[in-house]
Amino acid sequence: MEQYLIKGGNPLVGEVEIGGAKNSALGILAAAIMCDETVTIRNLPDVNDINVFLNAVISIGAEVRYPNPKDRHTVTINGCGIRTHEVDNDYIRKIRASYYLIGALLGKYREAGVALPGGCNIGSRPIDQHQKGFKALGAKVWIDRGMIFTSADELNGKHIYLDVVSVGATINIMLAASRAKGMTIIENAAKEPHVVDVAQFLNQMGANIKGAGTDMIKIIGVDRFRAADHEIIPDQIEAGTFMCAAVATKGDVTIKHVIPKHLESISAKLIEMGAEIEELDDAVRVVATKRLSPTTVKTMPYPGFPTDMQSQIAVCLSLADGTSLVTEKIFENRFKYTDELTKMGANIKVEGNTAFITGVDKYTGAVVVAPDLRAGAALVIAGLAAEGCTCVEQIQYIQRGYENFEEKIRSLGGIIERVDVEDRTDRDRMMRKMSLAAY
Ligand SMILES: CC(=O)N[C@H]1[C@@H](OP(=O)(O)OP(=O)(O)OC[C@H]2O[C@@H](n3ccc(=O)[nH]c3=O)[C@H](O)[C@@H]2O)O[C@H](CO)[C@@H](O)[C@@H]1O
Ligand SMILES: C=C(OP(=O)(O)O)C(=O)O
Repeated sequence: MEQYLIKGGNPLVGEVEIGGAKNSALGILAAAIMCDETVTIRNLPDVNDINVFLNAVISIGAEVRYPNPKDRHTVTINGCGIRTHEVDNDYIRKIRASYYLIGALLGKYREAGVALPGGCNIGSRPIDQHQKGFKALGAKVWIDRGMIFTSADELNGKHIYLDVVSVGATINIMLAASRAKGMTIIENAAKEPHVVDVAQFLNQMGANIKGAGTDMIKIIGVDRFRAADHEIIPDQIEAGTFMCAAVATKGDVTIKHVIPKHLESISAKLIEMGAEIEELDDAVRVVATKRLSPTTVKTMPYPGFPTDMQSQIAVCLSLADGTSLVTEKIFENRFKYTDELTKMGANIKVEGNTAFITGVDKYTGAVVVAPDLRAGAALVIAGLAAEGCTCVEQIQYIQRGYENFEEKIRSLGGIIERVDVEDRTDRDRMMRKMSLAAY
């Protein structure tokens, strides 16, 4: 199993380029297979979840091509060869966004069978709102052998009120409803930038969707989609992760190719903590020079503070001068990383959905285990800020969603290596070697 070895203490300095948004891309790839003409998707992140998803759509007969084989960020997709509406394999079961294939196949073929979704183990993650939406459109939905099946003689637009604000349910209903008869209204819809990005892509293919980005989305179904060419928006969470890495290491990083508006809730908190943030056209510069101030953070649906940034900001707050409160409002089990951070010297007590974080002067390097994607990235940030060497294990979680993570960190002056150690003795030897090496 691969691991990251990190020698902390270097402030991150320089410029880093952010890739396309993973969570946007997954919805867009699902939408793309609904088209029987060739669509082009640009700024696709080359990360494991995307590659698993692409393999899944290839396995059912969609054509996926890289026009320039050396460029993994542009693909063309054509869904006309799809020959089965059932998707299952060991990999697709592990990712969350497999659920978008249900809405896409149901909308296009009026039937789908997809392995129940996996994803980060951060809470119970039901999909009842997706099911409610499909049923409202007139589909039957049932679970069998670890798969979710759905079928409909016809799909008819409906007024659907979501009981919880769900990104996945909003996009999934949008996918199916875009090919239903008549108008669907989704109320209490998620407003995340990726919901808007998927809607824009669907509209480019000929869908009729209005209101994405507000809590009421109106969709008038159409019969077919046409070719389109779309560039995926920059990844808000990758950008936020580098913002936190700059702050935790007292660095100076210009994070390029971002939409600063999407980062406002993150910037606002970092400014409260004493960081300086300069907003440029498509970049933000983050500078931290002094000891951070404590604050409170509560995760909320967009435009609130994203749950996917909770662990990264907690890593910064653990270095603040005082006590901070971080309340997780979306997923009940997203504090697993706090035990790992405690091994590095953090002082965090979790009660219910709130973490009480008393800032410490510094982290010290330790061997820690990534419990999920974002928490894994957060532990890497802690390692970069720590005194001494840190080993982050289970980095396959991080590779699900960050492209060239270690290369980007190294380009900013961070010391990080991806290694494949055989056992504990081997790991300890490499950590000793890294701590003695001059960089
Ligand atoms: C692949 C992807 O895009 N993943 C993102 C997506 O996950 P995901 O789509 O799973 O998250 P949702 O927005 O659906 O979940 C929000 C809340 O609604 C609840 N819920 C959701 C659906 C449902 O049918 N019933 C229900 O009760 C969830 O348990 C959670 O408490 O949005 C989350 C919230 O921004 C992010 O953390 C994930 O990174
Ligand atoms: C939780 C995440 O992903 P997923 O929903 O795919 O598990 C994430 O991207 O932070």
